[in-house]
Amino acid sequence: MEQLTLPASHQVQGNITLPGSKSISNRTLLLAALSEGATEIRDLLASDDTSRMLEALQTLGVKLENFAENAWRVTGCGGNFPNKKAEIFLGNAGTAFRPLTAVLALAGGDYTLSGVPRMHERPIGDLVDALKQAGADIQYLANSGFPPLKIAAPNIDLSKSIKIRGDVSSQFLTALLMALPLTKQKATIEVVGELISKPYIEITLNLMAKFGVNVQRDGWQRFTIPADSLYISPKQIFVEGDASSASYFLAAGAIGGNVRVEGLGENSIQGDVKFTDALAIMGGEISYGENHITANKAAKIKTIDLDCNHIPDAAMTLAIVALFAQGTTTLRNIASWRVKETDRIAAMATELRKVGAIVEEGADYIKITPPAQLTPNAVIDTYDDHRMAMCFSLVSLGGVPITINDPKCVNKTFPDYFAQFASIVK
Ligand SMILES: O=C(O)C1=C[C@@H](OP(=O)(O)O)[C@@H](O)[C@H](O)C1
Ligand SMILES: C=C(OP(=O)(O)O)C(=O)O
Repeated sequence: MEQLTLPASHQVQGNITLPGSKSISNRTLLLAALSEGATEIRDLLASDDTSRMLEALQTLGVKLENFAENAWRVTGCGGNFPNKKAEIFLGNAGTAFRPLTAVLALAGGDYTLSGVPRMHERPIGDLVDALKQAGADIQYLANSGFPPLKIAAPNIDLSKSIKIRGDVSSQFLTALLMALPLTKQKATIEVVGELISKPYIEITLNLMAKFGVNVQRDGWQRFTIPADSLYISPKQIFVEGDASSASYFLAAGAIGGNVRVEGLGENSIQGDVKFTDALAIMGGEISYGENHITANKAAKIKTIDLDCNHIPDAAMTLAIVALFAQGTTTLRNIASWRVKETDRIAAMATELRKVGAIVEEGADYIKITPPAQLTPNAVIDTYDDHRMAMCFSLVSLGGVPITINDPKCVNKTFPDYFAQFASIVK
């Protein structure tokens, strides 16, 4: 297996141009494909997750042109995909798998959707249940409630509101919202119980509005898609820098110096930009511009006790910042970590213990108490989880060398992460 050893360091300094947001890139690609006319997408993320979405759209017959670096022209087909039969492989990209399930289930055609083995362990039952209420024909090809899926043409019926659970993943509601305009009928969605990761729904609604579909909403409980909704290309769209990817560099700045990330600013539509609030509570000196954020070294890193439901991805970075505080940090309301690229609560606990931390894990929380001295030369397993690899790179800033196993797992969202990280280490 490939390994990467990062040298001990204490200081960072530099500017990082962020890769495009995964969440915005994959939503924008799909919405552009569902629109009439061509859309030019600039600053698209180039990574495994977006490659899976691009391949899927190509398989469905959507015209795609990579006309400049990270710039794509998508010629939409108004939801009427030229290819009505396809086998589609979506890797481990939740932002491709969930929305494409909903879109293909309502678009009409015969499709199978599969992914890597871990994707086949990530739940999708709540989305399938909701789509079936709308008349979708979906079968589980292996285990009930999980991919792979077989989809056939639907018999659409939106006379009743569609009930959907949102306590396992917000991507199910996102998927339903993005797909329902294809029916051209009025559709009402009711969220049953708690909805997690709410800021991702804001990204979805914001981008749908940019493509001409304005969803009416009653808080987080009820969403109505008006009859005759139609996706209209905005012609050109720019993808913001990825706020979750920014978290590693901003944390590095707070721990060891001064780092500015470019491509993301105070008016970002991504919920993970609120990571900066948590970092500021932990002592980081943060300043914002329209298209950049800077983190300066904290006088002292402080512990935090935080409900992290609104920032599930960037919250992993806080678990590493906790190693630089004195005392116990508690990250709460993170049950969704258990059904992501790996069981992230278990993985984080196991690997944090390798660097000497005392860790308590519960069903939906993690408590981290750092050691007086970080253990040097730990060898970190990454569980095919890009965020495990990126998070643990920050341990090297505590003056200890660290080895990251399978560093290329960062390809999911940030292929040149380690080169960018090396560029700020002094
Ligand atoms: O909609 C999105 O773009 C995402 C939603 C979140 O998932 P959950 O809603 O499953 O928490 C997040 O973890 C994921 O990386 C991206
Ligand atoms: C949970 C993640 O990915 P996905 O979009 O596959 O859910 C993530 O990127 O942290």
